[in-house]
Amino acid sequence: MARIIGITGGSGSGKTTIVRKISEIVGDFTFIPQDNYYRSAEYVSNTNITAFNFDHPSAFDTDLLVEQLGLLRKGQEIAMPQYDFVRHRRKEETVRVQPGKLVILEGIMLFFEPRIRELIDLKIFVDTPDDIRFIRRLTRDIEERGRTVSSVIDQYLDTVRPGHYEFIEPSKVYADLIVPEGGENRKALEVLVSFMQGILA
Ligand SMILES: Nc1ncnc2c1ncn2[C@@H]1O[C@H](COP(=O)(O)OP(=O)(O)O)[C@@H](O)[C@H]1O
Ligand SMILES: Nc1ccn([C@@H]2O[C@H](COP(=O)(O)O)[C@@H](O)[C@H]2O)c(=O)n1
Repeated sequence: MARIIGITGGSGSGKTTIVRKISEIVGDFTFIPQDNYYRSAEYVSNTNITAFNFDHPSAFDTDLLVEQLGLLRKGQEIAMPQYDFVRHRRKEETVRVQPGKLVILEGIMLFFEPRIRELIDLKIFVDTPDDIRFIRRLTRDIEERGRTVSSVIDQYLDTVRPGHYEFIEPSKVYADLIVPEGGENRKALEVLVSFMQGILA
C-alpha cells in the first residue's frame, strides 16, 4: 500500500518549494497538489477576486481528492484534474498518475478535513511568518497567476487572512512535524528525505 506524506501550511509558506527541493534528491514519488482539486469559478477576475472564497474548505472538491487518494493507496491509476489559476477554473484535460510507493500531497487545507487527515501517514506543517508569506505571494501571484497588486491585497485582507486564522493555523495541532520557513530549512529537508528513502528502500 502506498504511503502518503501531507505537506500543509499557509499560502506562500514554501510548501511547493520544499517539494521541489525533495524532488532534486528523491525522484520516485507521486505529487498531488490539493490546488488541482479547486472547484471552477470562471466568473472571478482581478476586479471581483473575492466573489469566490478560495480560502474556505468548500472551495475544494474534497470528495474527488479523497476518492483519488484512496485509489492511489490501493495501487490504482488516477486521472488527476489540472487547475488554471489565471482563469480560476479546472482545465479540460486531466493527467494520468501512476501509483507508486510514495505520494506527496501538498496544499493549504489538508489537515482541516478529517477524511484527508486519516489518509496521511506523515503530516508536516510549514510555518512561515505572515509578512514573509504575504510578500512571497504578492510577487508570485503577479508573476505567475496573472494578478494585480490591488487584487492580491484585496483578496489577502478579505478572504486569505481570515481563512488562514480560521482553518489553516489551527490545523497545526495535527502535525507530526512543524518545519519553520520552508525550503531553506536544510535539516528539515534531510529528515524528510531520509524518511522517504526509508519508504522507498
Ligand atoms: N526561502 C525562500 N526564499 C525566497 N523565496 C521563496 C522561498 N521559499 C519560497 N519562495 C518563493 O515564494 C513563493 C511562494 O513559495 P511556494 O513554495 O510556492 O509557497 P506555497 O506553495 O506554500 O504557496 C514562490 O515564488 C517561491 O519561489
Ligand atoms: N483561482 C485561485 C485559486 C486559489 N487561489 C489562492 O491560492 C492559495 C493556495 O495556493 P498556494 O500555492 O498559495 O498554497 C489560496 O490562499 C487561494 O487564495 C487564488 O488566489 N486563486
